[in-house]
Amino acid sequence: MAHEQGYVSALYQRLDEMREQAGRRLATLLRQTGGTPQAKTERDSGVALYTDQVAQYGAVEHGLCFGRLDFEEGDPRYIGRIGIFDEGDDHQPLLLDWRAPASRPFYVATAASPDGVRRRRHIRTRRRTVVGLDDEVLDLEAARESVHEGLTGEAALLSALSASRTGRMRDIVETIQAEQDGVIRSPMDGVLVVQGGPGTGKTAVALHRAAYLLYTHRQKLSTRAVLIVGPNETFLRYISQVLPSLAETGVLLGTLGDLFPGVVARRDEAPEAAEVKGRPVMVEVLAAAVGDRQRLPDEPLPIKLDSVAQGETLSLQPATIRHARERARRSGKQHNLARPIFDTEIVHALAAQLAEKIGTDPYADDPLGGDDAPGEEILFDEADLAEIRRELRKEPEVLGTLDWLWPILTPQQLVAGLFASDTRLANAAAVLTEDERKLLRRDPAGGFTPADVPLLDEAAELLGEDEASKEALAERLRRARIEYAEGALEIARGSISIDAEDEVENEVLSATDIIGASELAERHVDGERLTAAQRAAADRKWAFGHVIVDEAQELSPMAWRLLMRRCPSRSMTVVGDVAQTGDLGGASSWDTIFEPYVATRWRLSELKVNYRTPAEIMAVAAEVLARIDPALEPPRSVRQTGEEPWTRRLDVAQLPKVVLDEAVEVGDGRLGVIVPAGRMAELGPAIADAVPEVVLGAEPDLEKRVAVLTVRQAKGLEFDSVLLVDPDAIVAESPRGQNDLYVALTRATQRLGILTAA
Ligand SMILES: Nc1ncnc2c1ncn2[C@@H]1O[C@H](COP(=O)(O)OP(=O)(O)OP(=O)(O)O)[C@@H](O)[C@H]1O
Repeated sequence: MAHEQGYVSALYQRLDEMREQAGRRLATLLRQTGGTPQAKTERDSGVALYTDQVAQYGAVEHGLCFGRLDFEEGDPRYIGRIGIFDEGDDHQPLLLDWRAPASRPFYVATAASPDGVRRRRHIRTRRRTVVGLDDEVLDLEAARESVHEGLTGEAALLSALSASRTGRMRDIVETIQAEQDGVIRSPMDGVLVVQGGPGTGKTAVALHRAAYLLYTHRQKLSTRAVLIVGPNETFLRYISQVLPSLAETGVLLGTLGDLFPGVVARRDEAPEAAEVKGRPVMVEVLAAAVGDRQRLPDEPLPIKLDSVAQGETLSLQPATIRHARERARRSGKQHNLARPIFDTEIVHALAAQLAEKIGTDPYADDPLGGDDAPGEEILFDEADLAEIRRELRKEPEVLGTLDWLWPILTPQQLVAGLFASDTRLANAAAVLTEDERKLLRRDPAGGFTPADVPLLDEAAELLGEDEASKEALAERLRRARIEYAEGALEIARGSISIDAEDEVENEVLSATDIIGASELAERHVDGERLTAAQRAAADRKWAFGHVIVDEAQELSPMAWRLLMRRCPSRSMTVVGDVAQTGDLGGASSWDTIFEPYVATRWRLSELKVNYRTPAEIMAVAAEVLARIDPALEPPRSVRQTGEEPWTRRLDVAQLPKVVLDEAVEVGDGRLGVIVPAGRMAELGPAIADAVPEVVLGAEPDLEKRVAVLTVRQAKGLEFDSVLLVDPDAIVAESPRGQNDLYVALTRATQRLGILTAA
């Protein structure tokens, strides 16, 4: 222990030096102003680099070094969260990044295949102090004695799994298991599907894979960024600490509802409506909705002129409009981009009509016509006609008519406008039944739902970008630059360590005193210095370098279309469990999802060990799984707790007391109370009134001790103890009720109590 403490302390000392050096350089750059454009660009890159470094060195403070490998021959290797090199000794590695190929034996070496490893040591630290060591000697003799054959670092793993939960997911970098390591380090190209039952570490693996890919393909991914899609805000907050603790910040985390920049999709809707919106047929519906906005009146439209040939009225014939519409449609351009073609056709026709009108002398044949009756016909040449067309394009009535016939539309206008009108729905969605159309009908005020987002994206593809959306992008980038600048200044301030020398402190303080965030943002006018993830967040058309989808079974076909557009390279990691699908539009097989995009060219990895749920609880969940599909196999639990799940009759009056008792039982840990969605309004407040530190609502703070949730909210989460209320109602609430029950039963890491309706 003393030896390892010496080594670990030296590593922390080196980390401090690195952090101080980066902080000092950042401060110096922040203070500089002016200079040539090249000097400015270099300065901007420097600010970005040192900002990242200071943040990264701060993030790896906890558990910097956690492992050591001793080989049959050669020096030992220390494994940690980042790589640290000895500047004095020819850059010899002092600490290996866990993602480096040389670290791999730490996760995969076994007694049967030791790969030259003699001993694997887990080093446990609290703050900067070494508090324990777990050694595994990789010889076959030792392997035979192991209780759980096949586990890597068994003692460290079991202690991590039994620890109380905090409401935030932790990284598993110290105890990644061999089957998980295989997924994490799988090549980046193509679609990798990771299917695994509850608690098999799919989410953990997906996040560590993101960190691994960013490390291994740093150059490509730092320009194209990685997108991680999760099911809801609560879940994203639950996992939000994992990547920063692995010193990776270049990732965009979002829900599907976040993927249309400029729209915050938080409106609620019935699951049945979301299901209809997720169907592939919506592509047709939207295309028809666009066509429906390209109007064709039955009667001629009178157009009263105001400046050119004042008082004259032209008549726009349906046949002319039909012809213009055909020309514009046949151009193959998107709706907004085809509008100039439509305009040109109409204006040409109107100009010809006007020329004819003013060119012909109305009194030419008038026998009574005296001197005032001009006899000659006026002839217009091409230049005159062009002038007339220019003038017509300024006429308010002409413009108004064009806007009415072929309106420039934003995706928001198209989608909200469609759902706001029975007539438009009837015109565009004839492929849906009347009941289905009724589900879509709604008031335009109130914003968008997550299921609208793929429709907005589809609409944007059909409509094409107009000037307004370009301006909106510029504005979003400007805001991102200010946020970035605030972050850089915040980090510069944060780099002042408590025992830093005065000199550093003064430099940093003076830098943050003299420059404000918007001023710093102005320096980055080109937006180039924003990280790829920041630029991607503002840009609907961003093509990500890699996309990771968690709880992927819940996504609808329309959602997949959106994601595939964001990932033209089809470099994707998709994790999920088709037995846990709760959304009506979700998937029950992976083939059907990928067939349209990559046919059969996707690879499947399966995770089969459950690290979350103890065997006693899994036995109950397995019965439900057999009801969903007898062919499905539950994952094998890695541990037993000796504590059987209990069942009791639900007495609503007693429920708060039961929750209170269970909260006391879990002590420092977390308790999740899962209730049927239909009974939330009745049970939630009753529990909240009686039990302290309870959270409920749309986005509960999971760091609080007790959370009351629906199954949908609990998906992907875990608690030390779970109380499951009225399981029959959960099953009855949805056509996928058994799947929901399976999810609810597999959220506990220690204890499960079931309260059945009386
Ligand atoms: N190798 C590991 N070392 C330590 N903890 C692990 C390991 N693998 C998984 N875990 C833990 O097991 C729990 C379940 O992991 P995770 O949430 O990633 O599973 P999941 O497969 O996504 O589950 P679900 O499908 O139910 O959402 C987490 O607490 C995770 O930290």
